[in-house]
Amino acid sequence: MEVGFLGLGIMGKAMALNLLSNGFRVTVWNRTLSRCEELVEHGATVGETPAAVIQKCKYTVAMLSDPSAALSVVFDEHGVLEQITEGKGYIDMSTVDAETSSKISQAITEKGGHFLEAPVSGSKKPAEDGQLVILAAGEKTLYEEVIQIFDVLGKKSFFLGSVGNGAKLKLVVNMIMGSMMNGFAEGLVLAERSGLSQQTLLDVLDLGAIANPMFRLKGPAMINSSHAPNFPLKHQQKDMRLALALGDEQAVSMPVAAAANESFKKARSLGLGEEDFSAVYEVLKASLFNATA
Ligand SMILES: NC(=O)C1=CN([C@@H]2O[C@H](COP(=O)(O)OP(=O)(O)OC[C@H]3O[C@@H](n4cnc5c(N)ncnc54)[C@H](OP(=O)(O)O)[C@@H]3O)[C@@H](O)[C@H]2O)C=CC1
Ligand SMILES: O=CC(=O)O
Repeated sequence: MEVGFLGLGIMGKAMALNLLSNGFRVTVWNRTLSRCEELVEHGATVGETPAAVIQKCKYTVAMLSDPSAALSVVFDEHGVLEQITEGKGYIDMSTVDAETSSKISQAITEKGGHFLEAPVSGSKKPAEDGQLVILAAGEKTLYEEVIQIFDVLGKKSFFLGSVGNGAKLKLVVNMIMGSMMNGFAEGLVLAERSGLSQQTLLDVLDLGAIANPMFRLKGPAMINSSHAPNFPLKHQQKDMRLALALGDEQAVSMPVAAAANESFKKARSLGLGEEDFSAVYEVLKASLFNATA
């Protein structure tokens, strides 16, 4: 099967490589075109624009940073809309809000194309290992046609009904994840300031009812202040912002998420947006230090 792939950041690169190593023919495009070179070494072809990729491929996947990138790739000059036609499928796996996804869906379907949103849960390593959890919504027939793609990229796919449901579920999941990360980081700082071993805290957490893969994976690096980006903090803050907007729409009070969002915003303002989202630890560490100084 020939698949187009738009967006070769941390996630997109790993996902496109996975498709190539599983026998798919892949045509890639990235805004910074030089990022396509590594994929070409692995057998990919390059499309000069999103429109060129859509023209060549029956199915095209996108993995872009945020709503503005997702919209730009579809609606701008040489974008997806210029070449989407009857029988072609567009699958946007970026994390965006339901409104963005619906706008894209409407424009694609008006031109006779087919659309799925399919944001993913799981970070760089699950993307490399084909172990993502895929939250698809939109046209069921397209979902059934591209299930071979999802089977390579993920360990489990959910079909969630109409467009917007995948985007919303992804935001709820990441709202919980971002809130947990803040609580975890505060706990690590509090343990250190109280003269306790952070490693012992990690060991105790891992043996109890709140043990989880995120604490296990991120904890050891966090206590060494190492935040090499798997999931960039700027994207986690975007997800908190979009989840809070969903909370506004639904009149759901979310004080914990709102506080977590403030910490991520602070981290961004301190230049930590490109670091892993665990770098929120540095903000909490600094503010606790200031309070006790
Ligand atoms: N990293 C992770 O752990 C996870 C990320 N996600 C979500 O997946 C998406 C991608 O994440 P990730 O790969 O980490 O992000 P990166 O920041 O590594 O990559 C972002 C991609 O979007 C492209 N891009 C940004 N702005 C534009 C624009 N205006 N027009 C066209 N292309 C643009 C970038 O192109 P360029 O190279 O030119 O900058 C790059 O290809 C995000 O929505 C994120 O929230 C979901 C699950 C896990
Ligand atoms: O969106 C991030 C993730 O780890 O999932």
